[in-house]
Order: sequence, then C-alpha cells, then structure tokens
Amino acid sequence: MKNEMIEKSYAKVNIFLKIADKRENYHELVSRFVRVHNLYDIISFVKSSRKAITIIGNFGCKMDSNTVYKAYNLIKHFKGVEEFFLNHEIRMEKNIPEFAGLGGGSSNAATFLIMANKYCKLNLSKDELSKIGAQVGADVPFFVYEYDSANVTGIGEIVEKFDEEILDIKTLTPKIKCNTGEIFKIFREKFYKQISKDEAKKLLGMKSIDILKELDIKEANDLYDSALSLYPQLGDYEKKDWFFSGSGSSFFRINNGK
Ligand SMILES: C[C@@](CO)(OP(=O)(O)O)[C@H](O)COP(=O)(O)OP(=O)(O)OC[C@H]1O[C@@H](n2ccc(N)nc2=O)[C@H](O)[C@@H]1O
Ligand SMILES: Nc1ncnc2c1ncn2[C@@H]1O[C@H](COP(=O)(O)OP(=O)(O)O)[C@@H](O)[C@H]1O
Repeated sequence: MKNEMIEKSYAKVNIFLKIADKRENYHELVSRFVRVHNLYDIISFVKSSRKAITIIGNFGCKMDSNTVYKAYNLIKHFKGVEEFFLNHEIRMEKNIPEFAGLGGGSSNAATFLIMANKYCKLNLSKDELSKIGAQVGADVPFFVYEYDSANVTGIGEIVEKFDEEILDIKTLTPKIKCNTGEIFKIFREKFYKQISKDEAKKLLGMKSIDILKELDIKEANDLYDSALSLYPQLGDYEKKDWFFSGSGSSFFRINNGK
C-alpha cells in the first residue's frame, strides 16, 4: 500500500532581515520570510517494528541533536504520541543544504509537528504548535503556519501572513558553514544598529519584489557585513541582483518578471 504519511518541508529565504532590538542574548528581528517552492526535504512516517523512536535520513547531525527529535521530545507526553512513534519510524530525505540560512532544520521540526498533530490526532491549533516549535528554533513558527510569505518579528515568534504573488526563487549556497551565534555576536560587538519604527513599518507593508528593487544586498540584510567579516570568502559569490538569506551562507535571486 502506498504510504500517505508524507510531506514536503520547504526552505525559506529572508527577503530582508533587519534588527530591531536586543533581548538578552538574542536579537529581535524585522523580516520578510518567503517559502522556496523548488527546494524541500521530504518527511515520512513509515510503519516499523523497531519499537524505539527512530529517525533515519541523510542529515548531518546525531539523532539527539536533530530538530525533529527535539520537537518529538516536546510532544511525546501527549496521548498516543509515544505509542505511534514506537510503531512508525521517521524518514527524512534532506535536499536543503545545512548551515545555509535556508531554515532547513527549523522547517523539518515544523513539518514534523504538523504531521504528528494530524496523524496522532492531537487537535493542536497552529498557535499551539507554533509555541511548541519556538522552543526548538527561532524560525520554526514561520514554517508551522505554512504561509508562502509572512512578516516575522520578535525572535521569530510573531508571524503575520503577507499577501503577494508566489515568488520564483533561485538559491546558491557556497560551501561555507556560517555559524549563526558567532555572526550575531560580531554584529552586536562591531556592527550593531537598529531599524527605526517608521522604516520597519514601511518595509513590512511593501511587496518583496519592490523591496529588492529598492535595497542592495547590505541594506536588505543587517547580518551580511558581520557574515562577511567572519567569512570573507562570501564576497566571491556576490553578484548583481543577488541577496543574502538569514545568517548565510546562501545567496538568492527572484526570477519573477525576468
Ligand atoms: C537569523 C535567522 C533568520 O532566519 O537566521 P538563519 O538561521 O536562517 O540563518 C534565524 O532567526 C536564526 O534562528 P536559529 O538558526 O534558530 O537560531 P538559534 O540556533 O536559535 O540561535 C543561535 C544563536 O544565534 C543568536 N541569535 C539567534 C536568533 C536571534 N534572533 N538572535 C540571536 O542573537 C543567539 O546567540 C543564539 O544562541
Ligand atoms: N533536521 C535537521 N536538518 C538540518 N540540520 C539540522 C537538523 N537538525 C539539527 N540540525 C543542525 O542544525 C544546524 C543547522 O541548521 P539549519 O537549519 O540547516 O541551518 P540554518 O538555520 O542556517 O538554515 C546544524 O548544526 C545541523 O547539524
């Protein structure tokens, strides 16, 4: 019988990413997140007789540091969850590059939560799933809501749908492992600046295509200078009309209208 418990787990890019404030060791963002339709991992639940929680796939970390495993630990006390995952293994086919600013790990955690909610009949709302997901990673709430485009603020926990045309996004990921924590650290020490409330309001109201017509790569992403200072090789990949996603290392361009 064909396995129906299978879902795509999409990548994202940050059309723009500005810092609004500090919150303890973290930074509050003002950002537009957009799903990348042609880049996704695949997650499936497959009947198994292993009788132990199992995650199989081509991911580059140990099972217990996998975001899906972290998400599982946060919901395993719900009725039926442990039993379900003793009888079903989790399979992951990774296509989204890791350490790439494309949110692969966060997306996987969100897709897992959405699927577990459905197949274990947990009846949790998106808001409830988002709160659980935020404990796994800052970008998980965005993926929980499954919006094509959204304004994301706070430390990723405030997600508001943005209505615009679906974007055709091309990504390029240099083989440079950008460390998000280190990039924020150097940003705070050397490059710190805050977006004004007026500028934030303006960007959050604009279509992604128009934002990228107005801003250059550095203006669009407050973390780019910090990433460049730690990983100068990134500069070799800079090209006209290409932008930088998250804390890198991916660059992207929009092909709509081209
Ligand atoms: C900045 C974004 C934008 O999408 O970058 P990418 O990960 O996609 O590159 C994300 O919000 C990143 O989220 P995520 O990758 O989950 O970050 P975490 O692992 O939670 O954080 C790693 C470290 O980065 C710093 N950090 C992270 C997020 C944030 N808003 N402020 C921070 O200062 C903290 O020092 C934290 O310990
Ligand atoms: N399911 C997962 N997919 C990818 N990376 C994961 C996953 N679970 C944990 N990780 C770990 O998360 C880190 C990178 O996260 P990822 O989401 O790929 O990067 P980014 O946030 O830059 O897009 C690495 O340390 C990786 O080993």
